[in-house]
Amino acid sequence: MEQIEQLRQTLRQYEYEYHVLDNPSVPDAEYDRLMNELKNIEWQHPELITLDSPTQRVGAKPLAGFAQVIHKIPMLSLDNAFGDDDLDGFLRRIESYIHVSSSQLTFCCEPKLDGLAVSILYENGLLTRAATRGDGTTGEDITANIRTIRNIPLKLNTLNPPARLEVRGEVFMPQVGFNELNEKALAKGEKTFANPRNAAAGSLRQLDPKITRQRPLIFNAYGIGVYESDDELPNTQFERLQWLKSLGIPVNDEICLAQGRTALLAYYTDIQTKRPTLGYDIDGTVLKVNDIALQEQLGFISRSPRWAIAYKFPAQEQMTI
Ligand SMILES: NC(=O)n1nc(-c2ccco2)nc1N
Repeated sequence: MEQIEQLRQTLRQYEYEYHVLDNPSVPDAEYDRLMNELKNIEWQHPELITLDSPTQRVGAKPLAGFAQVIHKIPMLSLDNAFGDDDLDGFLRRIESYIHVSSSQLTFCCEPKLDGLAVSILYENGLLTRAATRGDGTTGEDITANIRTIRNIPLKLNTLNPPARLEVRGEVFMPQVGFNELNEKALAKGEKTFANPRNAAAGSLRQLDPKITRQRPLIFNAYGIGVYESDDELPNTQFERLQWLKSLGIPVNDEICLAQGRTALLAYYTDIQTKRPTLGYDIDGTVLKVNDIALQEQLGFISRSPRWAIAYKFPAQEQMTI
């Protein structure tokens, strides 16, 4: 591999260790030194610049507006449960639809991240397009802004990437970063955001990627949309998320499997207990039938999947800032 690609690969590894594993193997100064070395080489040889080079995270100039993106597979919203009886209704509907006792059903349980749902498309392993959920069918092209989010890889960490992989997940802003952003805005007499979700949405809808780049945004994947490859995807939600992780895509650490009603309720309670210590906003849990074949059998009710429910926490009394 020629020197410049070696340099890029090293920088990608360092970015992954720092922003995805939160466990850098070299000091920041070493990362900065190599990044400047790469910038110098590309400055002298612009013809060598590639879309996936670590130097290409920040778009050149502000956009005039956002192009539209049509989601080939709709990004649907989830049906909500607000109490155990809603959960029981969800479980009974599944049982009657596929004639399986819920005590035998395994669910992939995930925290419900309170940010903005996005779709990120990788073609032959390179990040080529990203979009907001929008109304589920039509979203806004926010590729330039998504590329600035440090824990999103510009290139998948695999030697034989799928021809097409659409990763779906949530972009959110941690509470510490949110508070710092608002303090800075106050000090500059600029508008502040009401909550981290609005701050994340506002940061992604910036026309200037240089502004988005300065915002403390994090991405966590929770699903797959379009997929084109000679290889099959894993057969369960949980294994698909592990596979995404193996490609260098960040997945939330609180995701686990639970079988039957009691284990689901235990997960819900466990996450509710952990909630104040997570460092980012969640508004409940998302409980998904783990087996993909069963998901496909269950399908969707108009706009929401029959195979998943968002079990929300009671609305928190508004925090007085
Ligand atoms: N917001 C959030 O964390 N979500 N949202 C889903 C989802 C939405 C539709 C299918 O799955 N899953 C998770 N973890």
